[in-house]
Amino acid sequence: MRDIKIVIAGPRGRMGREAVRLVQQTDNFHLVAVVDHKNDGGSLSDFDGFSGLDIPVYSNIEECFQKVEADVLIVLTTPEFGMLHTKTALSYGVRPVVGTTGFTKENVNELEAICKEKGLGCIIAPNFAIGAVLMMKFAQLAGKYFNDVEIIELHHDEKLDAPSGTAVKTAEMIAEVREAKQQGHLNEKETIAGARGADFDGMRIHSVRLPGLIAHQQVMFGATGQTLTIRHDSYNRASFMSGVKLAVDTVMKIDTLIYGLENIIE
Ligand SMILES: NC(=O)c1ccc[n+]([C@@H]2O[C@H](COP(=O)([O-])OP(=O)(O)OC[C@H]3O[C@@H](n4cnc5c(N)ncnc54)[C@H](O)[C@@H]3O)[C@@H](O)[C@H]2O)c1
Ligand SMILES: O=C(O)C1=N[C@H](C(=O)O)CCC1
Repeated sequence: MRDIKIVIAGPRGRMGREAVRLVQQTDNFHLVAVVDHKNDGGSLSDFDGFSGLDIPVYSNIEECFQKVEADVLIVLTTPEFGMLHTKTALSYGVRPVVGTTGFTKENVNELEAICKEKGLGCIIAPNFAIGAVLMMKFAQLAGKYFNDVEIIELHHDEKLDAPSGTAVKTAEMIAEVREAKQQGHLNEKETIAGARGADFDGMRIHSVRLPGLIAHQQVMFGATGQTLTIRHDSYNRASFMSGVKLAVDTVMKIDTLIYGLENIIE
C-alpha cells in the first residue's frame, strides 16, 4: 500500500482529534502538518492531548503547502474556513477530503470545476458514517414510492450549521427520484415562524439541537394508512473514521470531485 502524506485542518476539534488518532493508527498514513488558527510555527504536541506528536502547526494554509509536501488535506474546520482551505489545497495539487459541512451547491460546483481543470481528486462527504450513508440510500429508495417526506436531523448544540449537511444531502438524493410535491395542507399557515421547518423542494427539514446528542437523523415517509421511518444514530465520532479512511484511500485514485460517500461504497 502506498504511503499517503496527510495534513489535517482543525486537529483540535471534535472530529479533528479523532482524525489525528486515525492517521496515527494507520500504517501507510503519515501526518506531516496540521492547520490551526492557534500556535503558528509551533508543534501539535504543544496542545493538550497530543503529547509526543511533534508535527508542525501552520495558521496560514498557503505557507503550510509551500513548506510541506502533502498528498491529502483532511478538512475538519468550521464552515467559514472550509471552502478556503479546500480551494487552497487544490491550488497546490493536494487532494482534499472534506468533512466540513455547510457548503452550498455553488461551492460544490466551483470545486468540481477546479478538480476537472486540474485533474485532481476531491471527496466531499457530508457524513462519513457508513450507516448514515446507507440511511440516505434507503431513504432515496423509499422516496421513489412515497412523495411525502419529513427529515428530522438531531445534533449536539455546538453545531454551527443548520440544516445539517447530511439532511441537505438526503433531501437532494430523494429529490432526484421523488415526484415533486408541496407537502401539508395547501392553506397551512405557521402561527410561529419556522414551525414547519425548512422547505427543500416541498419536503420539510427540521433541525434539533440539544446537549447530549452527537449526530442523528430520522427520515419519515407517509402515505395513506402507513408511515415508514428510517433512522441512523452516531453515538460517538469514532463512527465517522472508517469513512474518513475510505475517502483518503479513494481520493488518491480519482481525478474528479465526488460529493457523497454513497458514490464510492460498493
Ligand atoms: N462529514 C462528517 O461525517 C462530519 C462529522 C462530524 C462533523 N462534521 C463537520 O465537521 C466540521 C467540524 O466539526 P467538529 O464537531 O469537529 O467542530 P469543532 O468546532 O469541534 O472543530 C472545528 C475546529 O476547527 C478549528 N478552526 C476554526 N477555524 C480554523 C482555521 N481558520 N484554521 C484552522 N482551524 C480552524 C477550531 O479551532 C476547531 O478546533 C463541522 O463542519 C461539522 O459539521 C462532519
Ligand atoms: O457534528 C456535526 O456537526 C456533524 N455534522 C455532519 C452534518 O452536518 O451532517 C455529519 C454528522 C455530524
